Amino acid sequence: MTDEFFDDGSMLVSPDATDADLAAETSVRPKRLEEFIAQHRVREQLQVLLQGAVRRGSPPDHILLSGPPGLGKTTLAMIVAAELGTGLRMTSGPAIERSGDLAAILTGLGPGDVLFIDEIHRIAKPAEELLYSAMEDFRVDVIVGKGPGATAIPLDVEPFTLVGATTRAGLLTGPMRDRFGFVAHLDFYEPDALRHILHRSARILGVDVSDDGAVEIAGRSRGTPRIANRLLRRVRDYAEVRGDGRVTLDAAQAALKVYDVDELGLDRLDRAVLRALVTSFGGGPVGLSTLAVAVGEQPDTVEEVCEPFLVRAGLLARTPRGRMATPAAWRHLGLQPPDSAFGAAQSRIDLPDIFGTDP
Ligand SMILES: Nc1ncnc2c1ncn2[C@@H]1O[C@H](COP(=O)(O)OP(=O)(O)OP(=O)(O)O)[C@@H](O)[C@H]1O
Repeated sequence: MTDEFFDDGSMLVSPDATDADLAAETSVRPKRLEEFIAQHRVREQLQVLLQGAVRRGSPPDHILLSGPPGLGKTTLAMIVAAELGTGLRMTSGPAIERSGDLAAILTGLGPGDVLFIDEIHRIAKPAEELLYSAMEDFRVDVIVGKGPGATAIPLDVEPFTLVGATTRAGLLTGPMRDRFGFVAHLDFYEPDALRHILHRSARILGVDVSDDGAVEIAGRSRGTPRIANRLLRRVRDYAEVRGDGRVTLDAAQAALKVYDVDELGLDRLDRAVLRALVTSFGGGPVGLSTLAVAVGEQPDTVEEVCEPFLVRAGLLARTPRGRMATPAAWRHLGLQPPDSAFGAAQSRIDLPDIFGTDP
């Protein structure tokens, strides 16, 4: 691993939560719907759903939240329980290995409780089937014994609301998806929404942040609140050690230079991938494993850590013939894209498959 990785293997601009994030996020996590910034459509729909349920005095439909990591799915699950005034039980798909694990959780729920299952697409098949009857009929059949002597003991479950979160909605089975009455997708945040989130977090953390400082950090946060809050903590450290403690434009720029996060939010590995594509392979197309060798990384790291953002930022294209740098990538590295590079290669490929194939 290259040195932009921290000790725990995470990266400064990775959307995945580190232990440090989880500890720091507790204080800045919005507690109620009105504190949840942006995502207006989802917020309004949830408000109607939850107010209707409170008025009727019965749990709302089950809720599925999809979207990339760090955009607020866990936060929204906590908010749902807070708005309903109910208990919250949290678990995750990979933690539920046997259906018995899930049966124990379900039968332990209080009336109206919210059960949050993160990464619900990773739940084991037998547990998933148990979940169907719990979601639909508030009942589970627990199998006791093995073989011909096995018997199913039906157990009642208190009416509850399942909030499922997934980063891969496409991996959910049809029967599972159909059992959610409310499905919402969280989108990446605009820089201005991140600016608001940064001001709010700074207020809670007691950090003095100027508006241009917040704008600068927001622009480098890859549309992700978790990254914005993490960069704020790093810039605050820098400002306290090297400056007067204020998070200003200058402090943000100087700190993020030290941490190697550029104006678009790319870190050193992202730029290494683009530079290898452009300088060693003339802009591509080049296969993933060749590209990974060129930057001294594992193909998985390049594919899962760097590429999602590079593709979204319009800097890299995944084509059936390999990875390609877009003209914007050349320009981001301060280079002039050759006239023919991207257009010519693109005209030779099947455009509808451009993001779908992984040669
Ligand atoms: N709309 C928002 N307004 C304010 N802060 C937000 C918002 N969305 C997310 N955050 C902040 O970002 C952090 C990360 O959000 P959260 O843990 O809910 O993401 P997630 O989508 O559940 O991620 P993962 O999929 O990795 O579990 C939260 O602690 C919270 O402080």
